[in-house]
Amino acid sequence: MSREYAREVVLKIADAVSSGEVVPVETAHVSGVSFLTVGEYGVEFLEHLAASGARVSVFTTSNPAAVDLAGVLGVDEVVAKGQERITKALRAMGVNTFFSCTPYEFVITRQRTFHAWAESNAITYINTFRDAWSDKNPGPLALLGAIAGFVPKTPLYTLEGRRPTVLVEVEAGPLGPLEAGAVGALMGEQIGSGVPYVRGLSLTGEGARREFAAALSTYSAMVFAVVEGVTPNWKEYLEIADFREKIRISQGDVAKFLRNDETPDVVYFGCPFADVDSVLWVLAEVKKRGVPKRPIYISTSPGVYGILGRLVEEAKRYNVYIFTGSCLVVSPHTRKFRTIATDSLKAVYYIPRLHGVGVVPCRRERCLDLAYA
Ligand SMILES: C[C@@](O)(CCOP(=O)(O)O)CC(=O)O
Repeated sequence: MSREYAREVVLKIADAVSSGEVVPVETAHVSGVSFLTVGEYGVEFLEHLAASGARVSVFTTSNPAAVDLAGVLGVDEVVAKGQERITKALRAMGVNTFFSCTPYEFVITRQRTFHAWAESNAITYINTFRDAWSDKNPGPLALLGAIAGFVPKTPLYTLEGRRPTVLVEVEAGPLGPLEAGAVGALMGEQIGSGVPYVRGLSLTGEGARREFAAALSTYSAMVFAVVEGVTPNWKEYLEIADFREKIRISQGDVAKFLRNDETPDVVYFGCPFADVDSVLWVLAEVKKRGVPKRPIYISTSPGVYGILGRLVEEAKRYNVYIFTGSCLVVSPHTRKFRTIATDSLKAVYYIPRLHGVGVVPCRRERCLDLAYA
């Protein structure tokens, strides 16, 4: 019955957006599962679906929640209760409740397989760095798609829809996480829509890859870029490219995103969730420099959190709080701060909008300095 409901809704949407065509998916990733972003009506929607017997038919993961899995972030009773109801409804439907914005860490997403994902940074990551195919499905559609087993066949599920249309030449780099985010954001702002083909993009490592993907899709509707020499099948994409526009991004443009005008009361890394290397870098620095004056918060995936083991406890002694399952974008805990220094341009975009809290975008090293300032 409820599977039928999901199928009918997805088919109706497909009538409107893809001439009725749908595509079967291997996995799904649902966003909008934090009580902060969906509120009471969102909870009721999920509970209604779960109570009607709806169950996902493909492996489905969920985005960060309002509360972290070990209680590092404090939230009030209403949020805690609301989040509990969301978790219960998701579990009843068979959704994995790891609450991670980097499901690509443990879902392999092979080249040219189809996925119904809803979190833009993760979609951009798998499209760009794996050539696995997902469009940006709104949170409820990704869930209904997970239940139905298919989603509308929108352009990014076709080779034609992935044809590069804008040539981007990057004359800056190698780019660390903040600069990689700045290039992604500038591309997003300047192009708006279309498929970029990026030449000259040199990223320093995994943290930079994550920030590039996250910023591109936060500052635009784009969730795919072909990176020359990096994206699998990039040569094929170059062959079919139809460039109608060309833009250049220089070191000077990147500097636009750097500001040092305010002293933060906290430093935040991990939007998208930090990889092991990034966490180990922070821990090595604080061990060298001693306990920072201001706390450092790091959100990471349940997988990385588990791997860190006893380091999580040790970090607390250095005023470093590592947590998982939530982040400072979707947790109301963020409102306890006045100004947050971060190397994430996605956090820089959302934190003032969702929480009215100030942000200082800084390079990773500078953010750390600010913790001691
Ligand atoms: C806060 C949130 O809406 C951030 C925006 O996500 P996205 O970059 O539009 O996928 C995510 C969520 O609610 O799960």
